[in-house]
Amino acid sequence: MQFEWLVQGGYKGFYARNTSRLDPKIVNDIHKRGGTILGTSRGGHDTSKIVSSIEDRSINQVYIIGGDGTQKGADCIYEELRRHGMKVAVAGIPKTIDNDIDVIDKSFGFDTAVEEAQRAINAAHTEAESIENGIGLVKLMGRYSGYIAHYATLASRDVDCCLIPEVPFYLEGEGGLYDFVHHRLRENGHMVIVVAEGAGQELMAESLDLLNGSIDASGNRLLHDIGLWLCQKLKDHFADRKEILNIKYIDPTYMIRAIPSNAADNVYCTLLAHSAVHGAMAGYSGFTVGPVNGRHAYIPIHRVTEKQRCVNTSDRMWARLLSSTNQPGFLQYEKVMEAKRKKEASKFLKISDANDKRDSNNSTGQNGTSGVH
Ligand SMILES: Nc1ncnc2c1ncn2[C@@H]1O[C@H](COP(=O)(O)OP(=O)(O)OP(=O)(O)O)[C@@H](O)[C@H]1O
Ligand SMILES: O=P(O)(O)OC[C@H]1O[C@](O)(CO)[C@@H](O)[C@@H]1O
Repeated sequence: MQFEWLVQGGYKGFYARNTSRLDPKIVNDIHKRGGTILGTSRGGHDTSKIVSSIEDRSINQVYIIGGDGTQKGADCIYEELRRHGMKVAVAGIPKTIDNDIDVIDKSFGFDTAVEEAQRAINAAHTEAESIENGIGLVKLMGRYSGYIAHYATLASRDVDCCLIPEVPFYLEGEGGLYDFVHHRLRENGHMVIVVAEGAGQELMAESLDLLNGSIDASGNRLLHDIGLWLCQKLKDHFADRKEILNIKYIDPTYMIRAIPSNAADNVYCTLLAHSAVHGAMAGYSGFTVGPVNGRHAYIPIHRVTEKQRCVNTSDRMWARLLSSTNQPGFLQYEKVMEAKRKKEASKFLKISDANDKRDSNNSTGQNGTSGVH
């Protein structure tokens, strides 16, 4: 191999002439550092400019590291190179703390994020049990998939309720979050709630009458802050009932992403790198590397990017969480809302019946006929 380039600043680094030569000294200790020496960005994927840059530099192997969006970008590059008849190996390496990349067992960075989240949850638990009616509320990353919150909850065992984007929850009424909080505080005097940043977005939008959220440069939904909103809703609810509540809110979102990868992820990263280079050297292209049922494989990128992986709330791992937290299933949301609508309708009917009766009584009195009252 002649030499390798480092393309910096994400996809636009290909054509923003933002590249540097890869020298082994530069990567010597990157496994001990957080973040990325390449630099990253959102948006900026101009396929034709990227392919022209690959051609200009006579690059014949491209290793692309990132989440599901990055892998989609890699597939666009692979397909464009094929259309140009260019023999370039394109290898995707899955990296995101969200673990939302389909087909592979898990993504690089996920284990580290779950491990780091323990520190925040432990702090929340310590704070909550140190004060009357204490709630430790922790917001974790996971814009569409709640895997970090799910596995951090299972690992911690100190979490009373885990809220993820895949399970729409509601606050009021039977089976709602308020009921559960009162029950748990009466039972234990304190509790910990873990909420993924992508949870409850519809509920918030409905309650704050927010327009549909805007998107970032890559087209990802920009989220409303569910952590602060939930804190305020709980505070208002308890204040209305003149009951004591002490919420300790912890938002470690970037902390769990910025730390150096742990030992398990370091080993995993090495396997991904070896697998990607072996695949490219063997002449494969258009593949994402990763373990499938424990065995490292080359998966066509378009298969990996067909859909984003979300928590399967009907599988055993979610059931294990529910049995560990004993939280509400929040599954009757539609039924509860239907019951609420019916209750309001019957209340309205009662009021209108009463009005009709009163009016008819009044009219009977006025016509002089007596009635038994
Ligand atoms: N469908 C697509 N086609 C081409 N490029 C894409 C596509 N989706 C995303 N990209 C590009 O891939 C890059 C990374 O995408 P994105 O910002 O969504 O992050 P990601 O790879 O999904 O990582 P994470 O989930 O960790 O944020 C961006 O430059 C974005 O423009
Ligand atoms: O750095 P940004 O653009 O705020 O990205 C935050 C998003 O990136 C992720 O951490 C995935 O890498 C998501 O969990 C989170 O919503």
